[in-house]
Amino acid sequence: MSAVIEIAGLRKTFHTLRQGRRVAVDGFDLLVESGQVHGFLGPNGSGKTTTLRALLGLVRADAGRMSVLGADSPERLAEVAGRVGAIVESPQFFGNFTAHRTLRLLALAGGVPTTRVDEVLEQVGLRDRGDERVKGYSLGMKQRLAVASALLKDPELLILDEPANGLDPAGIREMRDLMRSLAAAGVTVLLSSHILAEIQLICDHVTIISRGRRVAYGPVAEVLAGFDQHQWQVRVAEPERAVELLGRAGLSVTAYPEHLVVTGVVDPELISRTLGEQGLWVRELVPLRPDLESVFLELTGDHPHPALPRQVDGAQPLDGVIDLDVRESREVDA
Ligand SMILES: Nc1ncnc2c1ncn2[C@@H]1O[C@H](COP(=O)(O)OP(=O)(O)OP(=O)(O)O)[C@@H](O)[C@H]1O
Repeated sequence: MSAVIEIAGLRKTFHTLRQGRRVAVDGFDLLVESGQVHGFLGPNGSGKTTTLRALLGLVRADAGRMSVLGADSPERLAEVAGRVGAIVESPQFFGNFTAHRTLRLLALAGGVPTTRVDEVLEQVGLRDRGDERVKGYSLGMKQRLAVASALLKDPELLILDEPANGLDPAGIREMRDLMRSLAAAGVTVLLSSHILAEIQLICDHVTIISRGRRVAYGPVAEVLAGFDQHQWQVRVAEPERAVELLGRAGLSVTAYPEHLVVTGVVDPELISRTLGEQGLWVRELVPLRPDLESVFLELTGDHPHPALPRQVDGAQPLDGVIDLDVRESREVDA
């Protein structure tokens, strides 16, 4: 596999009058290889957007080396810009234009054949709705239109900042299916998110950033396996006796009101045998696998309120579109 994005030792400090010096990215490394759907995960303010902006030449880095499709960034970014689609800030569409017209204008502005418009509408599942005005679109449809605009030039690499932000579960599923179909078509995808479940659903690889530094990376399954404590949830009729028996057998047990948790056991037979030999029959024996949320919390020290959805912190408003050669413009709802 070849490297599609390489970042080594990226640093960026902002200086503002009100807040003084703020280190946004602090020696960050990232490697995205061809064919990956790579999640870039971190809490709000951890440096994701700054990293992507630096990579795309939208903000100047203080230090570090970066390359995109083998070209040093930002110096030689222009050479590969035609092969990269990126969505980094708010989508800016004319509400009164249809999706079809919007994409046609973007295609003409970018020197892309307008025959691509129907193809990308098809790719993002908007073919049947392409003649409707954008202002009537749902958030998920607007997100997909944004992705469609980044796909116009048939990129090899797609960079998306929080593409599923604010979407409902159905919207997230649609986004996941879209990412998977893009990956199957050979597009490498880097997408940032602060929503753990989203990354776990959509991505095959992940890099976790906390306070501007990489704290974990690799295939999602491997990152999770690295945190597997081999825990088992056990239910029995006499939990107190079970705690005693398991403890006597040298196992580490924690009692909860509804169940026990045994830690550090690779083969669950040990648990059922230890209890069964003393006439205590196991009613339930379930592996407790780590999910990205627990790994993430351990690595970043962020603790969401238990009543809140499975994300690190509150969702932000919709992020939007900057294509490498689509300039920033204001949304006009004429
Ligand atoms: N233009 C700027 N001027 C001053 N500080 C900035 C600027 N851009 C980002 N920062 C600061 O840098 C840090 C990293 O911000 P960044 O937007 O990169 O984080 P993020 O991980 O993308 O967060 P989010 O998930 O909220 O988008 C934050 O403390 C932020 O306040």
